[in-house]
Amino acid sequence: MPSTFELCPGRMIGGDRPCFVIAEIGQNHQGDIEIAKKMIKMAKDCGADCAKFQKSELQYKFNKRALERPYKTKNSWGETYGEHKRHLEFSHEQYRELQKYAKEVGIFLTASGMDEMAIEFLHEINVPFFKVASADANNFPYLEKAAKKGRPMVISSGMQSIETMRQVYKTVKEHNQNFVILQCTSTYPLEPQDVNLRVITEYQKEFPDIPIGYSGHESGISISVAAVALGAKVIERHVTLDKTWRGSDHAASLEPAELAELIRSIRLVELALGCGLKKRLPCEESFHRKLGKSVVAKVTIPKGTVLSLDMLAVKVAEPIGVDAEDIFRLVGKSVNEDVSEDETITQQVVNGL
Ligand SMILES: CC(=O)N[C@H](C=O)[C@@H](O)[C@H](O)[C@H](O)COP(=O)(O)O
Ligand SMILES: C=C(OP(=O)(O)O)C(=O)O
Repeated sequence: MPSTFELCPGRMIGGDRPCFVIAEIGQNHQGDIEIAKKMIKMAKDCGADCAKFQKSELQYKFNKRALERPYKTKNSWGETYGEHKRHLEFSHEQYRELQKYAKEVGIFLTASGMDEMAIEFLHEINVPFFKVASADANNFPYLEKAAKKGRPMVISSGMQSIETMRQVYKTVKEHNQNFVILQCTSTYPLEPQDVNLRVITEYQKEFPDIPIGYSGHESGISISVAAVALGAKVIERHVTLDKTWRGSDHAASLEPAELAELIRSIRLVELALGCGLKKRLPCEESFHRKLGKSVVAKVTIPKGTVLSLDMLAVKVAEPIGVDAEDIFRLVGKSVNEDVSEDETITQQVVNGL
């Protein structure tokens, strides 16, 4: 049985609990803490469960040459990748401020620890759970270290193979029972043919005792809603205040109206998924009375006749009589009064029904 567990204080996930929606602010705050706060508030107003950032300790995430790499693109905030990333990185103090703000607003806040030192910091500030970005899913020393901290984990799986993900499951499970694996394809924007939602079903079979989710980088909301229909218990989507802003992730992010619509749609689909037990529901009764079919006499049937199938027809009838599905049970039974052609066969006129 897939487990349910408390991902954030008071918020269970998995099983039939509502899908947990992570609004991934990432680095779409442009390096500006006031924009970051607006985005936290926006995530809350749209109904998201959690606002998420990306925390790096840059000298631990990148080697020197990666930081010195020239980064001259339309999305760049500096001459080198290091300058660009430094512009987008909030300090420890700023994280504490954002955390305080999220608490005031009433939304959970966490971040992906993009390296082992970032995990240390996030642990120190007591985030509710660790998000593991796809790029760290195959970083086993990191995974072990994070898993041993004892916080729930949400682990993304972009760029990885099923063999790697089996190893991820084994490694984390050894130290930590409370984790989720997300199907993810790491490209921006993600084209539908590369989404591979069926991996969700594969993960459910491979890892039946943990909740499975989806981290999407596609445009629009339909695919993420479909992921929920397939059983995703956590959905993560990038969010932005403006898709046209400078930055690699804005174009594939959801603006506020889309995020709100995504969450509305998820809640609708969850309601519509129901419990799977097939039976006639109270809401169908009046339609069944109007449109449901009964058994009627195909010919005039005199009292005492033993019924055979060729005497019977199925119609929408007034009054309602024997249910269409019971027609075969009538065969071989006799009627205790005359029934005219086209009249309903009611239970009362059939002996021994
Ligand atoms: C794989 C991964 O980490 N992806 C992240 C999460 O989805 C992204 O937000 C990247 O941080 C972002 O696209 C990087 O953009 P740039 O390189 O312009 O800073
Ligand atoms: C890159 C991240 O996530 P994902 O791999 O799910 O896109 C992240 O959480 O920072």
